[in-house]
Amino acid sequence: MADARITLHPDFRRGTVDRRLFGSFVEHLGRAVYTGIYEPEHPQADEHGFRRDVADLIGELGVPMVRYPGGNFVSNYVWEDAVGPVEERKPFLDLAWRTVEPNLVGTDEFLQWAEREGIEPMMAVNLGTRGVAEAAALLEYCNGEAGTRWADLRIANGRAEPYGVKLWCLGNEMDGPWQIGHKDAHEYGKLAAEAGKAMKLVDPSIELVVCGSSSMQMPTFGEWERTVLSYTYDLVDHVSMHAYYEEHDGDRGSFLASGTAMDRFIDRVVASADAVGAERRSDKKITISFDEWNVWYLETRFPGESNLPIQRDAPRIIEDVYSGLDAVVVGDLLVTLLNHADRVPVAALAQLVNVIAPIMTEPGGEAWRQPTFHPFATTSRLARGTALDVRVDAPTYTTSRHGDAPTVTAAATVADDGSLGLFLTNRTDRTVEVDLAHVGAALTLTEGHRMVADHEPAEHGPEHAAKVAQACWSTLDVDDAVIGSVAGTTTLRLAPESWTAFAGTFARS
Ligand SMILES: O=[N+]([O-])c1ccc(O[C@@H]2O[C@@H](CO)[C@H](O)[C@H]2O)cc1
Repeated sequence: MADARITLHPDFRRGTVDRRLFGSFVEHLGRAVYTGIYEPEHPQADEHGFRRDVADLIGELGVPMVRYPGGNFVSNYVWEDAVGPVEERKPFLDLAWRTVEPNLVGTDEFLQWAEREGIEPMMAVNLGTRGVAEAAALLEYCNGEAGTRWADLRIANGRAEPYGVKLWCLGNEMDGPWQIGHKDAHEYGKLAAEAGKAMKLVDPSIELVVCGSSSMQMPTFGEWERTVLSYTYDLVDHVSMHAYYEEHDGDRGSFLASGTAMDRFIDRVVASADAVGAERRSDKKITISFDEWNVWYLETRFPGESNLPIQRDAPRIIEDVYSGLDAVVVGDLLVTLLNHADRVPVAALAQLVNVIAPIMTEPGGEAWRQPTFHPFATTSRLARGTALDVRVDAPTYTTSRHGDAPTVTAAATVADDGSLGLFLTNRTDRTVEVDLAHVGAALTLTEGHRMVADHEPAEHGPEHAAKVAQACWSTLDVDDAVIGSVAGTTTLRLAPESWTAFAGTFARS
């Protein structure tokens, strides 16, 4: 008897996998921008001052979309201070991270970098210290045609063509007491509705994201979504979700079940949004922009924003170093996101470079991959087409933080040409056997990759990251991972505390 049974069929489909599900996030925070993506003095800097080595790693990571410029940073950002001649720009004290922002990179630099790298930008407007006029002005600056004040300013600053930015966040985490200009749900709902209305008058083709809760633990969770959507339902396309997970006191079982917590969080936000729609008798479905998610040792390693001293010159803030275990959890969180592809078209791994990031750099030095890089890059590469409605029949185990959770999770995608991506997590500390039921001759596995958890403390630096990759990340011999195929059922072996991805083909019969 196998330990778990997974039923998948190419005709049982959950929804199209939007490429924007593999988005990420660059905030003016710590070294994400300065000495992260941008470092004019670096030997690998291009003519615009952006690091080529970092951009190449971003390409390898498979990130099609990047959210910018925050995060908490956006809630006191004055975007006008960071456009026009660089030598005339004034430094600004960002209160979110208590850091002097030099304004060397602003809207034009970011959008032009994204365009050169083939990355879709997702922009956020400041609804903390600013309002409707500034949001509409920024959109006009980005997307307007010649002949109006803000579009003409963009043209005067050297950019004739509109950028055509499609995705816009109406502020950031406005439910969080830490947010500069924090608001209650009614204040924010009304402001978001007015800002969104003005923005859609500037450019009706944009998609709007309204702020949901900063986490499922927020005391206002649920009520916040209901109230905010009651003001904005007909106007916005997506509601945001943010979630960070970490290991507490060596409780690996709970940490490995983070994907189950994320799964329930998504179900609850979908239920809240659909309840507002049902009351309005609306046929419209609000979808989710899961625009901040990751492993972040927020409670156990981060001192809190208000305890940060005022700093300048791109300080090292929240540069979490990840382990193989963290990478298994990131892989499993991606399994959850894929299983909600029907309602989650947009997501952003928070963040991209140096700050809780899959890519790290040293100023003037190397850029390297953290362990979390590998499951993300592999999922972005292999998860194409349609997410299947995968049925997993696995025993559950009891966790102290998330109650009962399945021991094995799985997601699968099939593209039009029949190519398959299959992603599985074994959350137990022993090898398990998994039956893929009824797949018959239609399923062929050709490529496999595996991340296993480790027990060593993580250390900063490229040498340690390479050591973890060597020990934890491997390309599989598919014949070793497949125990056999009998009567249409293929049986797989999954290593303890592991995340595994397969590529192959899955023909329609
Ligand atoms: O739960 N919290 O205490 C908490 C605190 C800060 C917080 O900030 C979010 O995470 C930051 C880093 O990605 C982004 O700038 C912000 O949007 C998200 C959650």
